[in-house]
Amino acid sequence: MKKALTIAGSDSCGGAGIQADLKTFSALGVYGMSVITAITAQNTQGVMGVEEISPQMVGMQIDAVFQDIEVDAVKIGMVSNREIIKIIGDKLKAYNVQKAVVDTVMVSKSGCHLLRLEAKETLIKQLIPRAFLVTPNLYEAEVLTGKKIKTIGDMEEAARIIHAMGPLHVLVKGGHLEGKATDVLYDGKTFTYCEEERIHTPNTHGTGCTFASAIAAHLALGYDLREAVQKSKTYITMAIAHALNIGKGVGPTHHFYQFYPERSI
Ligand SMILES: Nc1ncnc2c1ncn2[C@@H]1O[C@H](COP(=O)(O)OP(=O)(O)OP(=O)(O)O)[C@@H](O)[C@H]1O
Ligand SMILES: Cc1ncc(CO)c(N)n1
Repeated sequence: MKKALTIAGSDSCGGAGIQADLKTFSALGVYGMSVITAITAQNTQGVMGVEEISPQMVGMQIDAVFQDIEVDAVKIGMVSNREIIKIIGDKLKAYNVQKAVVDTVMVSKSGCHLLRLEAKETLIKQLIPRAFLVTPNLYEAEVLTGKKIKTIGDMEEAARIIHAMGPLHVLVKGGHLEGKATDVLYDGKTFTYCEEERIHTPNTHGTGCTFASAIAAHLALGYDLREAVQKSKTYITMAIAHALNIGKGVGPTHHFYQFYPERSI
């Protein structure tokens, strides 16, 4: 069985973070492992508290996994602060991780900062250059590039600037743009566009985490990046279409593995 590791924050309501990642891995038939960077007290209405794990403990969790088990792909989500980013960057190098999907989580849908403001530069210098793929949403791409994004052309420009920071590939997600849900993938030469109809639902908690971990799962299964992104786009679109009306706020994506045709057991 293929094995994927998520390095991310815990979401107590189960819609985003570590919990969304592990559900996605399972739904796609990949064995999931986790390194927790921070614990959030969170529900569909907001984030009530954040407690960061010490960088030493983050490093120990990563060592515990890599020194025992082969890891086919890694997904990185909430990284919270400079010291945690630094240790993750060092470990990716030490274990020569080739397939790392870095989701540049910054702010929750409810507006809570999941990355300290002063950590942006460390993210750019220590983590983004080690990524196989970086998956910023529109807001994150704006913060990383310092440019406003309003059109597909702006997304392409942002992808170029982020690619120059050193990752192998960049996927700028258009979930927050008007019209169709179009994401722009860039490999340094060519742009590929992933487009699906926008689903009109208030329940989009965990969309970014679900998408990035689906890509990591497909990479673990051996798909090349373009196939992994296309298949994950189908997965996230169905997960949003079937999103659950749970809680009083923004409900979570649904991991409907029973409908996924290629699930390997
Ligand atoms: N309403 C929607 N209908 C269809 N697809 C959507 C919708 N919202 C987001 N997507 C798609 O979901 C994927 C995740 O993108 P999104 O921009 O929502 O990530 P995100 O903002 O990082 O999520 P999060 O807030 O969980 O961090 C992308 O492929 C995007 O195009
Ligand atoms: C722990 C966690 N990671 C990522 C997100 C996505 O915004 C969230 N809401 N919570």
